[in-house]
Amino acid sequence: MVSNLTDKIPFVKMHGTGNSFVIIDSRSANNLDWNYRQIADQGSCDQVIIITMSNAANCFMHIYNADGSRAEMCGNAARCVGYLIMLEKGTEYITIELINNRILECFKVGDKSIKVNMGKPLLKWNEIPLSCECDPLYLPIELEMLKEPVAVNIGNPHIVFFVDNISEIPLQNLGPKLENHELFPQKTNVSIAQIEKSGEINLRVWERGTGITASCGSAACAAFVASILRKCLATKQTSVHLPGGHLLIEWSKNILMTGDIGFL
Ligand SMILES: N[C@@H](CCC[C@H](N)C(=O)O)C(=O)O
Repeated sequence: MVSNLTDKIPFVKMHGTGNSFVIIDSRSANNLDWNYRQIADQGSCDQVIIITMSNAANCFMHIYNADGSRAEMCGNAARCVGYLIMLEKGTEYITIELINNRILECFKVGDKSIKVNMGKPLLKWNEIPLSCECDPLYLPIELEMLKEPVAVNIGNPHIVFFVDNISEIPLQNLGPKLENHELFPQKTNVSIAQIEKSGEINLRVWERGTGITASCGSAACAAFVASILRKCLATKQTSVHLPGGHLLIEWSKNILMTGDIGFL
């Protein structure tokens, strides 16, 4: 699978709708002993992804943010890893195990289009997790023009603010404060969502451990779930538009996310 050797580390560089990854195949060595911050810096990517063997799925996916912190979920990387493993196996379906015990199912639905079954969202305050009991649908957070976000766990923690115009929000300044807000003992990913008359969502994301990103799959899922819970939308699916591309999000029991992947 790995096609290149640079700085003695075998890797491929891929993106899922602009969310960029260095992906290291460590299935033969099962090695997790890497300097993730340095790899992310040199590879200028959003996350470093390590693939190892799994007893419960076709592979195990380990996720590290650009600051070296570990994450429990990465929807866009799952689409990239799913593509690579399906290519290797010559199949159109594989499974990926995550550190939070989730098993993600990946389906090939087009030449470079991959659908992932992300599982069920967690909605209780202690599942997000929050540091004290409060209503995740209207969190008591207010910062400049942002207020009362929804908290959702998609395998990792997210908050979603609804605004009239996402381009007016100074995310670069507000993102770090919200990521590190005292209500989130494990920090949080931060999304700013604008719902169009068509029912589609425009989204900007500040990723925990990474910063502003062109796309975040779990954030797109969180934004759709939050839109339904707050009764801003009443559909089973919608398109989420991010700076790096478009994701189709469906939610009935589980959340399904579909979008393109590519090599960098
Ligand atoms: N880009 C990802 C999420 C990556 C992890 C996130 N920054 C976290 O710390 O939870 C996605 O596509 O879901």
